[in-house]
Amino acid sequence: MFSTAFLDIPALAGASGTVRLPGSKSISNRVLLLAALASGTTTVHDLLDSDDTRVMLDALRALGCGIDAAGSTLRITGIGGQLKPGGPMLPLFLGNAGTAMRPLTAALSLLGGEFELSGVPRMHERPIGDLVDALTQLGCRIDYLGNPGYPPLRIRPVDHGALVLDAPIRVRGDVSSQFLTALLLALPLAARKDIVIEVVGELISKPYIEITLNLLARFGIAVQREGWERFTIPAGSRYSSPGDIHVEADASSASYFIALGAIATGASGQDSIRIEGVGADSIQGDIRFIEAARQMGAQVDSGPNWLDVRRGAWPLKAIDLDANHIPDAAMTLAVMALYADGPSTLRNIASWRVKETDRIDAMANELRKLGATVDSGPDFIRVHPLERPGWQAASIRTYDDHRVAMCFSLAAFNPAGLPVRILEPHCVAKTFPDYFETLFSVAQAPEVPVICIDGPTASGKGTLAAEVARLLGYHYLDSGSLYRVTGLAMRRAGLSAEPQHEAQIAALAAALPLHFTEGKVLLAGEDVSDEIRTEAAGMDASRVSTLPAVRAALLALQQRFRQLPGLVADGRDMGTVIFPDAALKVFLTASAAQRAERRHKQLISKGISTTLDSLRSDLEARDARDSSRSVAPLKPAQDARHLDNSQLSIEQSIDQVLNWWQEKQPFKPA
Ligand SMILES: Nc1ncnc2c1ncn2[C@@H]1O[C@H](COP(=O)(O)OP(=O)(O)OP(=O)(O)O)[C@@H](O)[C@H]1O
Ligand SMILES: Nc1ccn([C@H]2C[C@H](O)[C@@H](COP(=O)(O)O)O2)c(=O)n1
Repeated sequence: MFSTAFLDIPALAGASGTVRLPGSKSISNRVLLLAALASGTTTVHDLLDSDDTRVMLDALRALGCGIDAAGSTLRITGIGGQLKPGGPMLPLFLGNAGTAMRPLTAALSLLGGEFELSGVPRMHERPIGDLVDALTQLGCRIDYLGNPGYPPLRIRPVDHGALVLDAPIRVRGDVSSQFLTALLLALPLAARKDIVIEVVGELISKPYIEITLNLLARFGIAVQREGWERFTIPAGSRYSSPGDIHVEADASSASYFIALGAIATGASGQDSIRIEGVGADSIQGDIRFIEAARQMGAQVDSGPNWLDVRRGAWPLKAIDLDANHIPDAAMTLAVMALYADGPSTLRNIASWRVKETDRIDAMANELRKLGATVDSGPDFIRVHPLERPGWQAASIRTYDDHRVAMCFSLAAFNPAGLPVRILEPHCVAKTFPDYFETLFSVAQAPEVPVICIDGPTASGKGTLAAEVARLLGYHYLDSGSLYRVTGLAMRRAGLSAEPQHEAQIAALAAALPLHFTEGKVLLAGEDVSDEIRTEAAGMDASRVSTLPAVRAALLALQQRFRQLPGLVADGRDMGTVIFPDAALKVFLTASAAQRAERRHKQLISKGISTTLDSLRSDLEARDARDSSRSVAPLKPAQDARHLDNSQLSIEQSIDQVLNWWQEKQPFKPA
């Protein structure tokens, strides 16, 4: 996951390949609650691991469920519909997870304990009054701890004998279908008689109710439905675990990759995006996004648990759609509309206003930043397409809303070749923590940005480059480590850095069984991180690096580090030879005295004793060799910015490089 303050997505030109998507959030949290209320153990396969499922799991653990995770499988032992009596008041924090807050409010109101349910500030702005009213009609005891109608809530123990089960329970269906889902999931706890729920107002997001009914049936509860207005939970209903249950991949998450297939062509101009884990026969309502994507021109094939999407009509065809049945996935259509042949209108989407953020306003604001003309009203949004000259490079605010972050990544396919900056990209953790990594695994960029930091030994290149890479979410190449490992391999093979061994050392370099993992360097699985960091290893590296065949053998390996979303590379010839087209080249220096002192401190802190004088003469000898060799000598690239950090702290050097980088970016302020 990208935990950076922002993520710059370079202009993307194509996409093709296969993605496997994480489990559905809606199915995951429903299954978890049902398994928790059932008796016995349920093994849940392919559960979504995200912020929203984590808060649900924490709550269920606090209620006394046994939870045992192994890879993508989770075993949950339920409480059999009963809490241990006499427990203390339980405070439960539910983040911004509506799929946890609403169903847990209903279930806990009927379970009998005392609870306080709270969430992030936005959760305290998301309405829950209609659900609380329905539960209160029944006899549940729920108080508002802040604003009436909104979390946080205090739930007090209920007297089951006093529950009013004779009259139908009335609940509004036109604000959020989660209120009805919450009642359907929880009311079997009280079903000593038939319980009838009547929906007031036109029920929105019906497909989500279908998921609820489908999963209740898997857990042994056969709800009777009359239209979308009346639901009966039969007397004597009891949750019974199905044993094993599989969670489909998230159909809402699939929307971004369906859109990707519709917008982008592969390198050969005809490849497709294959999505694994969900097919057109999914039980999730958002799978009907496929119909909308087809209407816009996408070619979608499907089989059991897979979809295959490729570009059909281009530009996409504008649509006018009642998107009430796919409220979450429809946000993706709003960005696809930028690539259409006329204005597209999404109607009947008032529920967008009470989601993670006011999504109608959020989408309109951010689409306008890209240059689009957008009209919006209480329950609709109309997006006009953008012509090539109209596109602007924008910093997209994400409003702590995962879907805003994910759907705006599609703007990186703009014909103007502009990058897109996504602020706070970590908000995707709500449902799809590795969204951007998954996108980058199939996307192709004409130009992956590179920042090169070259300079003499101990100037601080590695420290600076690694930190700049971390702050930008870029990959990091420590090219010196490749020469150091080659030097080590040479020693172990009994060779020396002489011309007569050049071909053999180059052959070793070309086939290094090298892996970089968690800051460690592994050679054929052996951790050689410390061994290659000694001064002697540095000297060996400097010697092998003078051999042209060795440098040639390492060229392609270094260039393979250039991957989306970008790369920071440090060494001696990053800017001159390996990445001559890098967008920013820095030549980092410091006085020999300063460098010797820094290296001295560094070695002393590792418990290696040495003298300043010997370090300084070694360092000067290494600089002389690195600068005077015939191939790719250490020298600044012609277009490099020079940074002498003798008098700068590490933080000041980082700030300087980041400032230079920002100066090159086209983004308008957020
Ligand atoms: N601006 C700075 N001010 C003070 N100390 C620094 C600065 N930059 C780096 N250092 C320290 O100097 C030491 C050497 O830095 P680093 O290992 O990053 O250098 P390098 O140029 O990558 O060296 P090499 O080429 O040998 O790999 C480290 O202990 C680091 O913390
Ligand atoms: N791009 C590079 C990187 C390194 N080398 C050589 C020369 C250095 O003395 C040696 C060790 O590098 P360090 O880990 O100290 O950065 O490797 C090179 O020639 N080209």
